[in-house]
Amino acid sequence: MGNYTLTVLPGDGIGPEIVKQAVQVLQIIGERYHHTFTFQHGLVGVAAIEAEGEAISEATLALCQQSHAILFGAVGALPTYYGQQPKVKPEQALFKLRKGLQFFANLRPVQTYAELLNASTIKPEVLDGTDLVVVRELTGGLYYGHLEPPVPGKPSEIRQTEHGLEAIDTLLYTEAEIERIIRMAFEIARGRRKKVTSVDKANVLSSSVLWRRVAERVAADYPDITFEHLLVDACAMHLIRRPTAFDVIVTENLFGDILTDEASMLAGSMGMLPSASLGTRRTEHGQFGLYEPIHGSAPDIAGQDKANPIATILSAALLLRYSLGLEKEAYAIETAVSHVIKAGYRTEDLKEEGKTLVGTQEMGQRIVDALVQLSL
Ligand SMILES: NC(=O)C1=CN([C@@H]2O[C@H](COP(=O)(O)OP(=O)(O)OC[C@H]3O[C@@H](n4cnc5c(N)ncnc54)[C@H](O)[C@@H]3O)[C@@H](O)[C@H]2O)C=CC1
Ligand SMILES: CC(C)CC(=O)C(=O)O
Ligand SMILES: [Mg+2]
Repeated sequence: MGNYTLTVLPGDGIGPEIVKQAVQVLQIIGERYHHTFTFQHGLVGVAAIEAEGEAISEATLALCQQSHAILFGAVGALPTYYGQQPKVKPEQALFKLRKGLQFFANLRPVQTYAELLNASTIKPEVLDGTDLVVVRELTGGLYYGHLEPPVPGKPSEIRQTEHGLEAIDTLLYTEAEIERIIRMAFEIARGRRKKVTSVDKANVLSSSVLWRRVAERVAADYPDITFEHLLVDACAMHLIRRPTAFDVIVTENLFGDILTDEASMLAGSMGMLPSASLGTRRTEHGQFGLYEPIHGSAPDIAGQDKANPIATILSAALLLRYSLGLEKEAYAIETAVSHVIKAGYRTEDLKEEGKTLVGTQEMGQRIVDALVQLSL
C-alpha cells in the first residue's frame, strides 16, 4: 500500500547478477502486498570509474540521499588491478557511501539452517542452533586513516624513504564513535538473548584500550544484559569452537570485517550472509539504510551464473524490515528462502550429494515461486 523509492547499485563482478534476483524478489513483494517500488539505478565501482572517472559520483550519492533505502551488490576489480596502486579503487564507492551517509553500524546476522549443517566444513553438532549478530563499526578505524598535523605524510600511503619504501595506515577511534556502536549493540541484545560480547585487541592497541573502557562504562547502563570482553584472536577461535555461545558481538571495523567472513562458514557460505548498514537518519518509514551481502564481487565466478543470490535477497528482506517498516514482507522473503533450501535447491557454493544444483537465476526464480505460493 506504500510508495517507496529504492536506489539500486549493482556494481562489479557478480554484483549485477545477484542484485537482479533481489530486485525481482522485491517486485513480487510489491505485487503481492500492493506496494509500489520505484527502482533508480546508479553506477558504482569499476563501471563508475570507467564511465564517470570516480568510484561513485556526486550525482549517484545524491540519488541515494533522495531514496528510502539503498540496495548494493558488490564492488571490486580483478586482483591484478590492485598491485598497480591504482589512483581510484572501486572500493572507494563503499567508503564514500558509508562515511558520507553516516552508516556507522553494520549489522551482520549469522544463522544456520538445519538443512545446511552438512554443507559446512564444521561439524553439524557444533553449528546447530547458531544465531548471532555481529555489530560492526563501519565508519572509523584503519579504513579511514587519520593523522593530525604536524605529523608528515598522509594517513594511509606507500612512501619512499632513504632506507627504501615504507607504508603507513592509521587507526583512530573517538570515544563518541565507540560509545554509539556499543550502545546500539546493547539495545539490539535487549530484543534478543541478552548477551553482548565486545571484541578488541586491548592487550596491544591503544584504540582497543579505549574501546574496552567505553564498553565497560556503557555496560553499566544495561544490568539486564550479560556482558563479556574477548580478544579478537581468541574470538576467531571461539566462533568456530562454540558459535552457539554468542548472541551479539560488537567490534571495530577491521575485526568485524574479518570475523564475519569467518562466521559465514557457520552458515555454509559467503553467499548466505546479508547485512544492513544503519545510522541515525530516519525516513518517514523507518531507518535510512544501505543493504548488501557481506561478500565481494567474486571475480572468479562472475558472469557464470554460479553466484549464490541468497545473501542479497536476504539483504532485501532486511531493507524491508529496517528501512520500510514492512516486517510481514521481510518475513515472507525469509520464509521463501527457507522453503527453497528445505526443498533441496543449492547453488554451487553449497553443493551436496542428493541436492539439486541450480544457477543464480534459477535460485532467484525458485525463491520468487516460493513467495508466490506462500499464504502469509
Ligand atoms: N562489499 C563489497 O563490495 C566487497 C568487495 N570486495 C571486493 O571484491 C573483490 C573480490 O574479493 P575476494 O577476496 O575474492 O572476496 P569475495 O567475497 O568476492 O570472494 C571470496 C570467495 O567467496 C566466493 N563467493 C563470494 N560471494 C559468493 C556468492 N554469492 N556465491 C558463491 N560464492 C561466493 C568467491 O567466489 C570467492 O571464492 C575484491 O576486489 C574486494 O576488494 C570484498 C569484500 C566486500
Ligand atoms: C571491500 C572492503 C572495503 C570492505 C569489506 O570487505 C566488507 O565490507 O565486507
Ligand atoms: Mg569483507
